[in-house]
Amino acid sequence: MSSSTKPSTAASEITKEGEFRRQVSSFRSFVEPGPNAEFPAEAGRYHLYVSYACPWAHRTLIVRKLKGLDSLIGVSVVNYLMGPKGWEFTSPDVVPGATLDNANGAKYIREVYFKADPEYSARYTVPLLWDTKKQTIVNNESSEIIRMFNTAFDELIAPEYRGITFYPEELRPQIDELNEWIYDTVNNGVYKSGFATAQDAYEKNCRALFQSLERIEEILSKNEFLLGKRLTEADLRLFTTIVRFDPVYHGHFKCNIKLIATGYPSILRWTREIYQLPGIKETVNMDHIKKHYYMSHTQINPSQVVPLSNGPNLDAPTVKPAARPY
Ligand SMILES: N[C@@H](CCC(=O)N[C@@H](CS)C(=O)NCC(=O)O)C(=O)O
Repeated sequence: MSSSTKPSTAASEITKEGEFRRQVSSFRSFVEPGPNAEFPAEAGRYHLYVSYACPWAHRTLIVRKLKGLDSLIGVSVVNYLMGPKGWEFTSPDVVPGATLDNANGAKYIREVYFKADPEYSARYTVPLLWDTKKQTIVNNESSEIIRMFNTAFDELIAPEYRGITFYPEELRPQIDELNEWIYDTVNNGVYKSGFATAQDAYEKNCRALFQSLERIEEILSKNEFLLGKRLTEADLRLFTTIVRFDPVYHGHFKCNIKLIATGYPSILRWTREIYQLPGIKETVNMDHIKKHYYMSHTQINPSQVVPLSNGPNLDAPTVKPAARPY
């Protein structure tokens, strides 16, 4: 398919049963420590492309922040509105929070994909990790980008961030297990509910989503974080979906069996705890989040009217976690 005719939005990945299927990411290399790596960790070499609206990109922004990588890895932020040509760069004077493309000077993210691979024919997604030296894409899969940020740059970061890990050896089996069902039924579950074009597909995925939320509520009613006192990758991956839940997924994606604010007190307490950790709330841009979903998916919301509520007040007092629960 040529680049002009290929579908550019996730909503176009619908099976004949009306079910949304997420495509597999294409660039899967890793930044590693040491000069002999294919993509060696170096300060200032790699550039991260994100959207504040996107829950997958949001994960990478959070780990970049919590690992003290701000000064080592630059960021460009796309406009919240995803039009027919996909994600676009816009000056912050026009859209506060957005940036121009600070690494490649592109107008659209698709140009960055074509620079790395002129034959590229899949979706033009964020997040995207760009190598400014090799002039190519390292990786466009958020779950892998956060693993790299977790360890690959440790020799280069300030001492207080070294050794911090959100994927500790002893908890890996439990983290992997949580990630698996939470990805399928919650992170991706909201999309499978919202993009369904058949009643059965919607109901099946929406029910599975709420079954998982009940299971998560049960876990968090006994534990501070998903795996106890320690904040892990599993929490961070879930947080970016939950923070969007009441203001966006409940209405826009029809995930409306319950609200987090009134239906899940432990999930709400946990969301506030994470939101109030140093550096996190700066990564949550509710203006971009709401405008993106309600204005970009015109097949779901043709009027592009954006609802008023931002969801529960996440600054409200909550349990104070240990200074650094990770
Ligand atoms: N598997 C990818 C998914 C990323 C993804 O789907 N990003 C969406 C935004 S939330 C996107 O960029 N979509 C562009 C499009 O659909 O054309 C990851 O986790 O990194």
